[in-house]
Amino acid sequence: MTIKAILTDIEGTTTSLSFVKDVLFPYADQHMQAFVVEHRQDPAVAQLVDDVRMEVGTANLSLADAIAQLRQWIAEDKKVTPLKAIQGLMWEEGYRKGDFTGHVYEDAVRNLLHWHDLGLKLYVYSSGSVHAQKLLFGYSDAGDLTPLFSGYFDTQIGHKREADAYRRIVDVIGLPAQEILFLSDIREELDAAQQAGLKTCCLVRENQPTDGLQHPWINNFDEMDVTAIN
Ligand SMILES: CSCCC(=O)C(=O)COP(=O)(O)O
Ligand SMILES: [Mg+2]
Repeated sequence: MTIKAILTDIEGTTTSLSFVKDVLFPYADQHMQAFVVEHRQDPAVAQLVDDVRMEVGTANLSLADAIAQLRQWIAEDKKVTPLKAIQGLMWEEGYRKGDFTGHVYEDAVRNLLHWHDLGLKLYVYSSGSVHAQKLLFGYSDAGDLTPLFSGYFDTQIGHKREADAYRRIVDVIGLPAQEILFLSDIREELDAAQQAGLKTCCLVRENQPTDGLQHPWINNFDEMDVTAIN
């Protein structure tokens, strides 16, 4: 078997678009104002608000304007690192209170378990923060899936549409790039991973439109035979 590790995207790959867009993002939007105001003195939150100021290039941006900017980024689905970090902190409360559980497709759960049993190393790469990734899999519909994963990557290592991000991930994983399979629903991410030398496979979930079909593609994880990839 050539493939020794699988690196997976979350939204649109292990997890439905709808869970992210209709559950997680609205939760963050509704709670943003109260959360940032309540936690503005916490060093982590204060730093993230400063990161928002840096991102927009306005050092004296008021707290109210920073909150408005964060909510605007949610509306535009911007993958901005300080937004993703704050969302992770906010979702923790939602998961802990049982307001929602992390959606993971049944075929994804089944095959992640199978691949782990085969001895493959499993990694996650999402625009959602590492904290948010661990929460989603830790509080998943199928229980705690975090023991399956050997590592997590977010935009701190680079953006998902840039080949250099995958080169850095390959260095961290410590395997040759061609022994790592990247799964995603987004063509630009697959193209970037391919440029870095990884094997790629496009997920076409629930007939969502994609232009990633120039990569090998599947509708769900049951259709993947990792032992046949060379
Ligand atoms: C990690 S849970 C929330 C997912 C998220 O915030 C997001 O932006 C999804 O991005 P992905 O890279 O997983 O498509
Ligand atoms: Mg995705």
